Amino acid sequence: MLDEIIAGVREDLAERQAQVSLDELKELAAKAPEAKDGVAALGGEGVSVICEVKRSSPSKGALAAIADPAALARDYAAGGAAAISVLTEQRRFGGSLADLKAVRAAVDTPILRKDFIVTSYQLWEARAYGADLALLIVAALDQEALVSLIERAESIGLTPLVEVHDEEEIARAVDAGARIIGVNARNLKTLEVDRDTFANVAHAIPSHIVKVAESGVRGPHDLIAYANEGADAVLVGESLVTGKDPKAAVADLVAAGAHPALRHGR
Ligand SMILES: O=C(O)c1ccccc1NCC(=O)[C@H](O)[C@H](O)COP(=O)(O)O
Repeated sequence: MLDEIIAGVREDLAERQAQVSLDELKELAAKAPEAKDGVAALGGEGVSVICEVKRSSPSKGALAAIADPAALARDYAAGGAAAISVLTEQRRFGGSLADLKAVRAAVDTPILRKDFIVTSYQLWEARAYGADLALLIVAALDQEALVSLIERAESIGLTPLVEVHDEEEIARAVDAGARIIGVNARNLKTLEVDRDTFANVAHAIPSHIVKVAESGVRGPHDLIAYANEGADAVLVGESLVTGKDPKAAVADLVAAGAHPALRHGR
């Protein structure tokens, strides 16, 4: 599945590259609001909540129409989101750079560009459209590309969130210099979600690295379970976009993540 997604991403990317030069993107990036520090946003006290703008997915199909991503982002921010993840992949997730632009214009909250990034051009796009963080998926990149994209992201002010699924990928992320590692409970080959993934592999992430638990968070009980395994942040999509009241749902998660009784710490 990952290979198929990336093949589509590369085709769409080639079209955008034919329309907008790298120099033009760099000019736009220079005018974007200064990037916020992703480590500071996600690695503070308590468990931070990253809320995702997600219309559809390969595993579930259509989730929510989200006619107004800016309004959803404002709800997330009002609920206390530490960051907002904007899926910009179009074919399978129904996202776009226009969504990123709209969310940037609507909130001051740090924004993660969530996509299948395979070239530095996409990092410049992320910055040009106002993202503060960018997702890099270890399974999608060879080690040379991973190192180079982490370095490029950092050099242009983006904080990379480096996504892994097993201990081998954690070792690669650490070697490559990741400061934030996201453990995705979703296996990107089978699309199955196993909420034990974080607990099984998080011990391999050094304590100085911010740990994010991604996927499968249905409510505060899942956040608390991830926190008790050492998560500094959780990334939540489906349960927020399919729920009736995203602002209240985020506030419930944030309150759970701030609870002093939570066993949590890096
Ligand atoms: O969501 C999918 O089906 C999916 C398939 C293939 C690659 C990535 C995919 N999702 C991206 C994500 O990792 C999630 O959107 C994110 O972690 C939020 O997960 P959830 O709360 O379970 O929607």
